[in-house]
Amino acid sequence: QVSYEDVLAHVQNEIPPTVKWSPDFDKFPYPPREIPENDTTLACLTMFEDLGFITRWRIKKETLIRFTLMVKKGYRNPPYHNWMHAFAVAHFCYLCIKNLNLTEYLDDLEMFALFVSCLGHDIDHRGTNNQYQVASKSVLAALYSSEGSVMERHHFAQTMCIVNTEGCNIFENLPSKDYTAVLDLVRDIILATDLAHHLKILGNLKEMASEGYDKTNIKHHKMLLCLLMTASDLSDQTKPWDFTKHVAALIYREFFSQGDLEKALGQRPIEMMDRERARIPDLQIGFLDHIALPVYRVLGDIFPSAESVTNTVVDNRRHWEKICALIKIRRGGSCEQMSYDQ
Ligand SMILES: Cc1nc2ccc(C(=O)N[C@]34C[C@H]5C[C@H](C[C@H](C5)C3)C4)cc2n2c(-c3ccccc3Cl)nnc12
Ligand SMILES: [Mg+2]
Ligand SMILES: [Zn+2]
Repeated sequence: QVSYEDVLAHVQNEIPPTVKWSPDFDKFPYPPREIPENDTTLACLTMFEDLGFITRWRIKKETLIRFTLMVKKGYRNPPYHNWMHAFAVAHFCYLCIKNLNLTEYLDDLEMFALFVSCLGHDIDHRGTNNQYQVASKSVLAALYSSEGSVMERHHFAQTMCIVNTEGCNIFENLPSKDYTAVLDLVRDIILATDLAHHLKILGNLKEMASEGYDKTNIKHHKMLLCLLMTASDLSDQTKPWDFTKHVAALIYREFFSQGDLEKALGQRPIEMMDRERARIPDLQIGFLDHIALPVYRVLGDIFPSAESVTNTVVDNRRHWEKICALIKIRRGGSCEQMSYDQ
């Protein structure tokens, strides 16, 4: 466990420069999950510093440390939706700001809100999704199911609790109109992490990409923030195969545990969450084709320098295809066919 004193003592000297973590820390292929968990608080400070947010928004170092430690503490430890996921998501957002020249597309406040939203976007996740909250009649469903996006509303509420905690308000020195605006931005961006919402706006995102991004259009700003948030949330798919494979194992450990809980409630889980029925390579190819690849393709259409990222996702899809082929040879039936046959 890293204490506040440890981190404060460390930055009394100085916040580590990016090269302290790796010469490639600010490049797209760099895998943030290789940083030891105990160093991730400091690495967050490096990102805030390197993005110029500490000066631009007059954030006191002690406040930033307390905020970051409170956010980290706010995460539970399910297999996937834990602090390391949030850290990896924030790192991809950092990479986009550094490599996609986002100052030409978004306002300073929007980029700041996006980065902070990445850190808080899954706070207090229990390893179960929105459908499970409703099915299990959880307290969170009672609170939020009438508005939808149950978990996302909870993640936003938890983030606001931390901002409102004494000594943790990193927005305290913002002019009042920016203060209100940044909280509204964080709310919209965290709510956008509900994949059902993303699927609803995917058509509009493709339209925006084909029309061409218009920096004077506030709707384009909103849509771009949603796209960058989802691209960050799924960014494990943009890393070398070993990381993508490891992350899939974490995700399905979480999904199958939810399936077990649903069975214990006497309900039948969807195939993706049923450890007896799920065919992971098929499901991953479906997820890449219907959710992940369209995100990075639209990103590449708007930002040509993001095309390298899309290529890695396509490469990872090829790995899943190879695994499917191996299963087919061993089982004598096609991968897709097997899953329909069950
Ligand atoms: C690798 C990988 N696979 C994933 C496979 C499936 C789904 C998923 O939620 N599918 C849907 C499919 C339809 C329409 C909606 C609502 C439900 C019904 C469930 C989405 C997510 C996956 N995912 C995420 C991820 C991103 C954001 C939130 C939660 C998660 Cl888990 N991050 N990485 C991955
Ligand atoms: Mg989420
Ligand atoms: Zn997430």
